[in-house]
Amino acid sequence: MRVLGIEGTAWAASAAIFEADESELRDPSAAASGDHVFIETDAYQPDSGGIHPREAAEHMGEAIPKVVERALDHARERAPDTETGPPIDAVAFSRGPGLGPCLRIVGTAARAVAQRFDVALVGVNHMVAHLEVGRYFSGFSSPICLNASGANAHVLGYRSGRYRVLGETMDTGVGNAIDKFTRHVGWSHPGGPKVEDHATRGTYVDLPYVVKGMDFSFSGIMSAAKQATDRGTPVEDVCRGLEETIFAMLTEVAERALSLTDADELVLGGGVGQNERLRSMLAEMCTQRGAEFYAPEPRFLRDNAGMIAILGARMYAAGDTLSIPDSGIDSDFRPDQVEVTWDAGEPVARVGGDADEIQGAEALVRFEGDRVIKERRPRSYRHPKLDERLRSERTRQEARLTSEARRHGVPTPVIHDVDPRDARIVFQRVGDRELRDGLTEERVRAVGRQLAAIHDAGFVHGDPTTRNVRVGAGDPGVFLIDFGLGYYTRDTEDHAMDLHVLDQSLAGTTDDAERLRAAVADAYRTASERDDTVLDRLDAIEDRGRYQ
Ligand SMILES: C[C@@H](O)[C@H](NC(=O)OP(=O)(O)OC[C@H]1O[C@@H](n2cnc3c(N)ncnc32)[C@H](O)[C@@H]1O)C(=O)O
Ligand SMILES: Nc1ncnc2c1ncn2[C@@H]1O[C@H](COP(=O)(O)OP(=O)(O)OP(=O)(O)O)[C@@H](O)[C@H]1O
Ligand SMILES: [Fe+2]
Repeated sequence: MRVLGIEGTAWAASAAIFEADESELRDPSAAASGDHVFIETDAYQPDSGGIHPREAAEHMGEAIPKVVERALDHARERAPDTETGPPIDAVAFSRGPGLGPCLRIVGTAARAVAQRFDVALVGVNHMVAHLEVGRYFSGFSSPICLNASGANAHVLGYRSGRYRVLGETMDTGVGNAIDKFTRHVGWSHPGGPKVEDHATRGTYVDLPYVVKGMDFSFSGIMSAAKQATDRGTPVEDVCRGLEETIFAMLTEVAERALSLTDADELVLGGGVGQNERLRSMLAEMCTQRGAEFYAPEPRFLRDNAGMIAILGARMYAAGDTLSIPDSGIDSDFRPDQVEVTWDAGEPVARVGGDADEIQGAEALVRFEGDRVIKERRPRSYRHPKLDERLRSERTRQEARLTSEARRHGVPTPVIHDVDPRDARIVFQRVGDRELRDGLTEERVRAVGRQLAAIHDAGFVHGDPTTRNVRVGAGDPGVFLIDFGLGYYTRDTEDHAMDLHVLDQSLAGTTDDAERLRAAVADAYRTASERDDTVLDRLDAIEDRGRYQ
């Protein structure tokens, strides 16, 4: 089978030919290597500033027909002499997300080629293509996927028919954040490679580090970076601080997602994935926790039609094609809207119950009778200064808020001893399993009430996932643990984010998420002193299309 892929969501006017037989489609090791994917790309380079949608669309209009013809020439060369039919079996195109004017040109081109050869048309989600290309070449069965691209940043995991968003940026994509900073210092687009180059000569400087559960945001760190250069901090040092901070955040959320889902495979996708420092941090984190890591070669990381052709071929083989009237583009196409029709592996099966020792997202937890010793071990992927700061701050905060929550009637472990320097807490053992291994409606209702109680008391948990709730016998036998990411706030957005983190973790750990999410909201509404403002904000957060 030979499939033409067309990509053109923003800057890359790209066409590719992917050729594979049935066995190679399922098992890339049967294929020689990525060498058999032919990719032809014509990049749009803005004269000044960032990507202008109109200019980018003009570029697509000129470049797409040319790259498509070159790819078709390649397909004709590959066709055996005996072949008389069309040189391709299907046309796959990037349907979204991306810039509307660019996507429309890609869609029109794809429809025209499909009609010209009378072959099938396949609409591919660009973000899913970014992660599936890594999954394809790695041969991993159930990986966690980190997408680090220009307009996006998110961590995904597959569960019952869809990729679930376990965490994502609350403001801009990671590459766009970097590019905004480089525009501020007067560098041409794209800024990512320039930051990478300057960072190698810089000394680390501290910048704000923002992780909420598995979500994160870049706006604070970007303003701080701009201010630092305005004040005269050498730009090399700011670049180094930026890389160390932003990539540590992405690595941390990837590790949290591995921990929550018990997965032991990670794949990387997206243009920012070309950064060596990011790749080395992810590789080191995976080695440290005994997981496997795979990053595709750079030509499959940045926007390219190869990834569209590869996923398009697998969708085509599964019969997942579009009729021309149904083939409209979708500039806000989210990865969790895609119904996965091709083989996307199975979630990891878990055996519940406690072992003597548990490796959490970042701490090692040991049980000694009715006591628990929790140690935040150093993370060698992080810059030592950042590592020390995070471990001691979080240990202090965890001890403080765990006790404060108890004072407000929320069951939490009694603290016996705290040592922020060694990042160690000794506290009471509570429950006999994690909520993810004992999910019931009654228990998630209790969590909804407990979150309402701490919010009314003026703070958030910061990471209320199904791992950070312990359950056991008794009434209601539900305990909140792990307040390390908590902080004092009465801001509606912060309170709603707590509920959003819980929602995302339910979607990532159970097939019954919808019913349980409704139960949380209902219990929260009844218990909260506030009216519906927090729940309204939660709806707004979950509706936000974060493609800027
Ligand atoms: C929707 C689609 O159009 C968009 N595509 C996109 O953003 O292009 P992509 O090729 O995945 O990523 C480009 C980004 O990747 C950054 N980048 C490239 N090389 C880099 C490097 N060495 N270090 C850091 N960032 C890098 C660039 O600065 C730019 O922001 C997306 O996937 O979000
Ligand atoms: N007090 C406790 N009683 C019983 N089990 C606990 C207790 N504290 C932790 N655990 C168990 O250990 C697991 C990991 O602990 P925890 O979530 O605190 O670590 P972590 O995720 O690495 O934390 P952080 O990301 O804040 O460093 C929990 O999911 C829970 O099952
Ligand atoms: Fe992309």
